[in-house]
Amino acid sequence: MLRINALRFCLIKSSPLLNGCNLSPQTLAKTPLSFPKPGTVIKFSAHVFSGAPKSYSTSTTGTGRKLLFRQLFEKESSTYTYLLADVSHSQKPALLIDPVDKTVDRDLSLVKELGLKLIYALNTHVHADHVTGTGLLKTKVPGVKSIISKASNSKADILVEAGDKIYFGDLFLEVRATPGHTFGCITYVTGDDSDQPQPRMAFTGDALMIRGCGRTDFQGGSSSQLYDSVHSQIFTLPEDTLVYPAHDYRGFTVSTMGEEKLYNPRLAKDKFHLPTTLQETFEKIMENLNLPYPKMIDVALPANMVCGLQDPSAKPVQAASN
Ligand SMILES: N[C@@H](CCC(=O)N[C@@H](CSS)C(=O)NCC(=O)O)C(=O)O
Repeated sequence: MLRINALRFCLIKSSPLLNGCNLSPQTLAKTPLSFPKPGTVIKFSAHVFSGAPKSYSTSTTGTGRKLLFRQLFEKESSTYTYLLADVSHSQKPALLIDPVDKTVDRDLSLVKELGLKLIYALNTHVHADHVTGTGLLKTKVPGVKSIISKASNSKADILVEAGDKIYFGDLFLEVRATPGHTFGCITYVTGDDSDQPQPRMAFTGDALMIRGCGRTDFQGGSSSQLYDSVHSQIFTLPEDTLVYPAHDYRGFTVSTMGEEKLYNPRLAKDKFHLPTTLQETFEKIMENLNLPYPKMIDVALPANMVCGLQDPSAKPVQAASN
């Protein structure tokens, strides 16, 4: 099993902590304490959340390490890109999860403005609806390494498998295999060690969406496999784990594991006591979604097999229906 620990960024202890996010007691009093939305600063020890601009967030670990977190949106494909950085580390090493080619320049401006050093560009899977920005990022930022799952059969600098850890500074993401939407889907989860940010964050790609899940009708999709992936690899995370999907089509930004286990209409507990098992019900739902194929599928699939940079010699991949 590939150990990304080997690529671990050199650890130089320093403490350039983020500041400037303090709000008045009045604003704090109006801020709900129950749910850390994007746009909150999580002060680990005191459990106080303060309202910074939307999609801005840092999370402090028990040892004072700080995760900078941003949720970014690409509106044509309704895709979320996530920027994470260890801002307690002197070099502020950063990574982007599921960047989109069209918004690479926006993402890079942000990285630059925040003084971060982009080291990884990750995909949760081979996307069918948009072209990944990972290849483009590599051409614009020398040294950036692209990452995708080995199971995706795609090209990237680093091919990861379940159990691998991706370090950026002193923080890391753990890789979980969550096939079903595609055979190579993975979920990245922030570390479970006591020195990692709490609550944990799960970047579920298209395996688990907010009150939904990825379709299973092409790219090696399988509803029984997706059911198993979600229940064994995602729903087993702590209830307060924040769920960050690759897409949302209704304006949701974040959920929690506890919430999805209760209210996800496709995957949640059977509140209606149907005569079929939960898995059978799920499979029926998925069989009957009848969604049109993504508009960009014929362009996106072959491009995304090679980090979004279309190899001129590559043959077009047909979107095989299951
Ligand atoms: N209309 C969009 C594609 C919408 C779509 O099929 N989304 C996928 C994820 S991207 S392959 C999906 O799994 N949706 C699940 C759902 O329940 O909507 C386009 O043409 O690009």
